[in-house]
Amino acid sequence: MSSLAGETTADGPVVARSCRVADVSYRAFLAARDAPGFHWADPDGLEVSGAGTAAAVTASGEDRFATVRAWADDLFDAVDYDGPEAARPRLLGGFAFFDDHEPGAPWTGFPAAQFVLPECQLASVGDETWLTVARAGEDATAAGVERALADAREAVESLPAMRPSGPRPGVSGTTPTPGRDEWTTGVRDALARIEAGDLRKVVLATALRADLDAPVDPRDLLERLRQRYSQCFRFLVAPTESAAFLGATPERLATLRDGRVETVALAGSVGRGDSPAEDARLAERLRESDKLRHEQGVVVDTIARRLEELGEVAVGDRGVRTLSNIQHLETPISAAVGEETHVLDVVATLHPTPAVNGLPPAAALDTIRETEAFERGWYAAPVGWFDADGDGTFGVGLRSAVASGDSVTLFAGNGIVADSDPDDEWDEVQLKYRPVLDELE
Ligand SMILES: C=C(O[C@H]1C=CC=C(C(=O)O)[C@@H]1O)C(=O)O
Repeated sequence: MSSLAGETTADGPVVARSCRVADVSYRAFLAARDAPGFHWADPDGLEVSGAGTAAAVTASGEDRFATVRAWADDLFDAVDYDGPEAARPRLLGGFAFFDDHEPGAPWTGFPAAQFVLPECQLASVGDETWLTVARAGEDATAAGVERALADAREAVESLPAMRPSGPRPGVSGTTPTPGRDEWTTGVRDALARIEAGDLRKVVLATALRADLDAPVDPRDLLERLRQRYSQCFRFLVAPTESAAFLGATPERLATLRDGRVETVALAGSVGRGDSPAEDARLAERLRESDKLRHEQGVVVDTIARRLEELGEVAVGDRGVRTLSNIQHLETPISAAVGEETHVLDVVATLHPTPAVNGLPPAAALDTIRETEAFERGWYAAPVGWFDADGDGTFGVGLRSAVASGDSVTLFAGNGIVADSDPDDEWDEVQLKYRPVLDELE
């Protein structure tokens, strides 16, 4: 597949200035500014919002990770910024699951890759909040950026520290794609491919369109997700005023910081019980099930093998990750990598992991394309941020949805291996809709 040179706005140099501001509602910040808008919050305590475009890139094709990296390296080749680390300029964005993604509804406005250096960034770490204004290109001057920062600061300081999220919009109806019969046929076909030896695992996904009683503000939806899923990575990408991709994913795809990569192999699911004893019983079932251990084990092996291309790998102990409504098997994996490694190199090496694709990768991708009758878009794909040093964090865009006015399309999938039962898999997929659906109903 050919690689398209990305469409870009301004190249470097980047001029950025920052100042500390009082804590302010990121929803009020984003609501007061035009698209594009971004938000990223991780369980480690970093929250970043970005609005407006100082510079941007889009890319598609097999080389899209490299295209974005090459553009970012040029952009950040000359950076005039010496403020605190928390407030440093970041590129925010993500990728579609497939490299040849063509944005059609509900993904209008979401290219196969898009990153933006926001004109205005609000970043909180611990109890400090920083405002950063960035400009890029030959017309970017320190004096101009300092004036813009003073204006932005005045605007931000008039915003409230809290903004109530308002009532849930209510759901008038839902439409699944595929329906249950078609799902059963798809899973049986996948099982036949596994039986024939063409496939070991495939993650089949589903989409659920929820029609709402009232339009939803995606920023409010994200805020409600924060309350129940603070231990997940919460993200919002709104390339235009009319659509936003958002979610609360438990899955870190990669963090690169100071030459160290952190990731996880997360797969295999059971529900939560009604009591601590029931929870523990279900967690035990997760730990003891050969089928689920195999489903997650292939993810561990694949991630570890792929990371060995980049450096020395350490695989931690397998544990159970307990979320509000579901539990998964999880193994932490880390790697010591060379100084020249960029987080996008790690993302390109890992995506898609068998937690969202399968094995062998090409056969799993073919099965997904032939089975799923909807567009994955940015679902199950890398979403996050990186900085001028190539450090950053990406999550896998799970437990996610595209919100557009009074309709929201949710996505969820499940790993199919030998012994999978189409009915059990259907029930597990429904659990994965709950994070977003609960906050709409
Ligand atoms: C594909 C999804 O979950 C992945 C991550 C954890 C558990 C999974 C599973 O049980 O199959 C999936 O691999 C999803 O949430 O849509």
